[in-house]
Amino acid sequence: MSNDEDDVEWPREVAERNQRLLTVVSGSSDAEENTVDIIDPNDIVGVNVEIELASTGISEPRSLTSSLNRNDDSNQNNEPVSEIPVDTQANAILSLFVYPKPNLSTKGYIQTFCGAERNKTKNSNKAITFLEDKDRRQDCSDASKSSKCIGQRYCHHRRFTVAPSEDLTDLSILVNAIRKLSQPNKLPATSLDEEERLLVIVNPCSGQKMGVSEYEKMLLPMLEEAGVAHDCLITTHTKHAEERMRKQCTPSDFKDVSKYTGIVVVGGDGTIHEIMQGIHQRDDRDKILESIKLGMIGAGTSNGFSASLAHASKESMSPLDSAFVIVKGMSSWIDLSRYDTKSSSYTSFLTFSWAMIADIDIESECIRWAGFLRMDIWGVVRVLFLRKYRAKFSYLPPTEDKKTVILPPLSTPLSENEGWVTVEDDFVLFWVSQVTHAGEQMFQSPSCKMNDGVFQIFVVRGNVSRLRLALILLAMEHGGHVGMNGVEFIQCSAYRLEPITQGSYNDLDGEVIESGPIQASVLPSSIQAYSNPQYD
Ligand SMILES: Nc1ncnc2c1ncn2[C@@H]1O[C@H](COP(=O)(O)OP(=O)(O)OP(=O)(O)O)[C@@H](O)[C@H]1O
Repeated sequence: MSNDEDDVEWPREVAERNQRLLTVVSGSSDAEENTVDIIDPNDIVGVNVEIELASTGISEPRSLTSSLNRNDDSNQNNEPVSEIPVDTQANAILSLFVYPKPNLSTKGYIQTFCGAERNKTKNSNKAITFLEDKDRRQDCSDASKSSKCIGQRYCHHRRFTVAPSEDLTDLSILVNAIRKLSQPNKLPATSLDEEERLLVIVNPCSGQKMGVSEYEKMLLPMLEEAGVAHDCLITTHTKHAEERMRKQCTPSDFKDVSKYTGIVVVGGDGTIHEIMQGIHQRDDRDKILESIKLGMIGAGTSNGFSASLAHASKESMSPLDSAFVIVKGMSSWIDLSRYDTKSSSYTSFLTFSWAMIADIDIESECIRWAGFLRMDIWGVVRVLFLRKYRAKFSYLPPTEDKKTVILPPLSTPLSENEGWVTVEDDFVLFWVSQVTHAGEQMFQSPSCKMNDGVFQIFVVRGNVSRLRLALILLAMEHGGHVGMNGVEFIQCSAYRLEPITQGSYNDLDGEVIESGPIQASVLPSSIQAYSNPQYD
C-alpha cells in the first residue's frame, strides 16, 4: 500500500463520485473475507494505536501508545515508536474516533487490507488485513448506542485488533493513510511555531450557564481525540474576553493571541462581540484577522453566529456538530464589517438592528430568565404597542469588484454622484445582516452568503398593519417572510443611517452601542471561520 494517494487504484465509481470510504474486513487473506464495517474518512477526527505483546498475553497495553494525530512533529512519518524487539509479535489495537451522520452512502469504497499475511499478499501491493475484535467492537457499539446523539452527527468510535505482525510498518502505513484521507487539506506543520493551537474561551454565564460543561464533556474529549492542542480561558467577568485580546507585551504574559491558529468561543454572540472589539483595538488587527480562525460552540441564548455557520455548512446546529467542524479544521473566509458612530468604531460579524428588533432585543433583557422565548414575548408587546421611527437612510448598491468602501466622516454629506441612494421614511423594522441567522430561531436573511461582500438590509416601512407585521415576524423563524407584502430586502456594500426620531437603540451583534447616526461598510472575506460552506 502506498502513502501517495495518487498511487492508489480507486474503483471507477469512487473516482466518479469522488467518494472514499474505508471498508474493514475480517479474516485473513486466504480465508473468506467479511465486510464488518464501512467508514467515511470524512467522519474521522483522529486515530490512535495501542500495542500489546501477543506472546505475553498481557491485555494491558505495554508502555506503547502512539497517538497518530495531526501535529505529531516529533514523528514525521507517523510511525509508532516501538520498544518491542523486532522478533516479538505484537497486537495492535486501532481506535478510530468517528462522528458520522446517519445514512452513510455505501457506493464506492477503498478496501484496506493489512497485517499478518503481509508476505503472502505483498504482491497485491495494498495489503492489510484487519482481524476485527468482535468483543471490543461490540463494547464500542453499545457505548455508541447509549451515547447521547446530539444533532445530526453522533459519536460512533471503533476499536479493532489488527492481526499480529512481526513489525509495525504496515500499521504505520495504514494509520498514515487514514490520517491523510481524513484530513485531505491538512498540511503538516513545518515548525513548532506553526503548530496548530487553539485558544478556547468559555463563558460560564452564557445562556443556560452550560458553557463549562459543554467544554468539558464535548469539546475537550474531541480535541484530545484529534490531537489538537489548546489553551482554555474561562471568563470570570464582563469584558474578560476583550481584555484577553490585548497585546501581550512581556514573555511572562500569556501567549499573545496572534500565536494561535484559532479562537473558539463556547458561549454566545456577546462573547464573540467582545473578541472582535478586543482585536479591533489592536494596531495589528488586520494581520490578526487574516491569520486567525474563528469558531463557536453555541452555549448562549441566541447563538446566531454558530447557527449561521452550521446553516452554511449544511451541518445541524448542535454543539457536537460545531465541535466536529472545528476539530476537523474546516474553514472558509467570511465577511466582517466596520461600523462608525460619532465617537467610536467597531468590527462587526453578525447583524445591526435599529427600530423594532433593537427594541425587542435590548428591552427584553429584563426577562432574560425566559431564555430564547424572551424575544417572542417582547415581540408581542412591541407589535401591540407599535412604534415607528423616522430616519434618513443612504446606501451604496454593491458592485462586482467587492472592494471595501472607504467611508467619509459621518459629518460629511454623501454624494449621489458617487452612487449613493438616499431615502427619508418611517421605519418599523431596520435589520442589517451579514449572516442568515441572528439566532437559532431567527432565519431573518435567508439569501445571505457568508462571503458575498454585501449587507442584506431587511426593512419594514411605517405603513405596515399590526396583523401583517405579526405574520411577518411569525414567518421569520423559517424564512417564510421573504416575498411577503411589506418586506423589503436592500442589498448594499455600505450604508448610513441618520435617525430623525429618537428613542431606539443601535444594536450591534446583540449589544447596545452609541446611539445616533451610524455608518458601515463590508470588509469582504476578512477572517476565516470554522465552517464548510456548501453553497449551491
Ligand atoms: N464570568 C462572567 N460573569 C458575568 N458575566 C460574564 C462573565 N463572562 C462573560 N460575561 C458576560 O456575559 C455576557 C453575555 O455572554 P454571551 O453573549 O456569551 O451569552 P448570551 O448573551 O446568553 O448569548 P447571546 O449573545 O448569543 O444571546 C457577555 O457580554 C460577557 O461580557
